[in-house]
Amino acid sequence: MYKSGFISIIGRPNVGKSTLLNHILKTKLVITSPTAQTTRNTVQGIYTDEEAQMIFLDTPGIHKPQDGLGSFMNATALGSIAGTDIILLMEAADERIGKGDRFIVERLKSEAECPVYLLLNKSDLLTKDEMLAKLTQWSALYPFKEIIPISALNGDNLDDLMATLKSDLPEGDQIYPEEMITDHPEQFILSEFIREKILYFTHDEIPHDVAIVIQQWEEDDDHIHIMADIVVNRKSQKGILIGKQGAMIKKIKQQARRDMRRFSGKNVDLELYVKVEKDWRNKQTYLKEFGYNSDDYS
Ligand SMILES: Nc1nc2c(ncn2[C@@H]2O[C@H](COP(=O)(O)OP(=O)(O)OP(=O)(O)O)[C@@H](O)[C@H]2O)c(=O)[nH]1
Repeated sequence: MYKSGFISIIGRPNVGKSTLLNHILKTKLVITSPTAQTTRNTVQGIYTDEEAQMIFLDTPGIHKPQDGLGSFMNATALGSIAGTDIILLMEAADERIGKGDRFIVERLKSEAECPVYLLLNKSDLLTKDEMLAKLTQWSALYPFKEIIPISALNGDNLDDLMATLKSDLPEGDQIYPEEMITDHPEQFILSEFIREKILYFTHDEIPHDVAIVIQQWEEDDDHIHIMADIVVNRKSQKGILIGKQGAMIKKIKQQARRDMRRFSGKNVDLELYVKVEKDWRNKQTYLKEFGYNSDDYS
């Protein structure tokens, strides 16, 4: 039976979250409908094999704090674990248990509605006895489903971790089929800036699932040239998008470019073309046709 579900990793900066994810994930990004923007923002990466799909979620506010402990204790941060199937609290085993840890544990006690695992990372820095002592300390703090010592750096025990997660995930189909996952997150994010400006400036007169298709992408150290099609259903929508004497498309382009420049740190040349394609949404193969297949990105 196939397993699938959402896994939240929480932990202070520097405990090794990115190292772990880099180890187990091929970094991929989900293409979601923009009406589900929040999903896009929180999906950190997806692991898919023939038995399971694990969707790892980012926990903003904990993951990238501005000021260490303060943000670690950010009251909103734990909100993002609601609705996940498994929580991984990640700690660096070589650090002592501090105030922030106790705080997070208290919040987990009152808020976690799913199994919580403790990953004691950096096991390579501890002797067996030191690790045992840590395990004892931590197990007194919270009824973790399991405490798993790992070394994200060396890959120690990660197979065990994956097997444990797999066994604990609910049964279910792939939540994100392969064609909804892209290997080119930067291209996707930049094209989302275009969509965002379209929705903003047209006051939602253009449907949320307007397709943005990157037709050409050339990039060097300080410059990106992007040619993209905006695909709409109806001629009238094309009219709205272009605007009086091209005023609307110009505004969309300028603002999208600005955001793209900020995001990428590069100069961006943006060419936008509006195309009308009736019923593209109903076409079975639309994902592929409109560049949503990762193979189509270059
Ligand atoms: N010795 C050792 N070092 C590790 C291990 N995992 C991560 N590190 C190191 O710890 C440091 C922080 O790792 P990151 O993966 O960047 O930590 P993070 O939790 O993603 O940090 P933020 O992005 O700030 O939230 C890096 O220097 C890693 O090389 C491990 O298992 N053993």
